[in-house]
Amino acid sequence: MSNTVIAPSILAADFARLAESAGAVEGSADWLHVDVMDYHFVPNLTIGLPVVQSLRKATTLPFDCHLMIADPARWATQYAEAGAYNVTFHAEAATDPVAIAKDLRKAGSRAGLAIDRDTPVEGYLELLPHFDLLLIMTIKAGFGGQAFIPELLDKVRTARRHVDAGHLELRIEVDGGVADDTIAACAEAGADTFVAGTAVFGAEDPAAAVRRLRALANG
Ligand SMILES: O=C(CO)[C@@H](O)[C@H](O)COP(=O)(O)O
Ligand SMILES: [Fe+2]
Repeated sequence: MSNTVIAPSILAADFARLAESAGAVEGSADWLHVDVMDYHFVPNLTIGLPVVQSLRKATTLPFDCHLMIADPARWATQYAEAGAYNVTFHAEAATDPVAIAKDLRKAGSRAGLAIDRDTPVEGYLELLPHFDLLLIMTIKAGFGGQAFIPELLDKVRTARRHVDAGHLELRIEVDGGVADDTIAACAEAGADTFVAGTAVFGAEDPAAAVRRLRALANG
């Protein structure tokens, strides 16, 4: 059975119809990726805890919450308590990432560490045993619809080598510009988890787009 996870990002959905958009990919997607932005860590504002709490009641899809917020130590566990399956926060915003990971697991979610475009992965490899997921941005965090940056796949290759050598149980997720023409390269580099916003919710048939992405990732 394939290990591939496809996580459509509702950042590219119609914010007045979030429940409908989630429903459109139930049955085809594995997780729903929820981008939380706070106008501080990134120059954009999206959705926060109340929307996550309401949406949690509207879909059966597990939530993959990607916190692009300045103070994850303060807020991250609340997303776990709201029922998120994964809560991923940015390494650049955390003074003690391992402490936050422990709090998240205690609060009932899985813990994810994200690294933005300009952050090298090497400094975080030793922390990975404390995490369930490593999110490697393939754009600069902040906005959907940006062009994929292929050079960033070197970080995926480095992380994959480390994870395999250490037999770590960790998903490697790519986020940003993942689409029909880029997903195979992400999979070849070693990603097993794929966020796609525009490629799914910008498509006429989001469920078909998810199925196509999965087939391309699986080669
Ligand atoms: O975290 C982010 C943006 O910062 C992403 O999750 C975007 O939502 C990806 O959108 P596309 O690049 O797939 O349109
Ligand atoms: Fe994201």
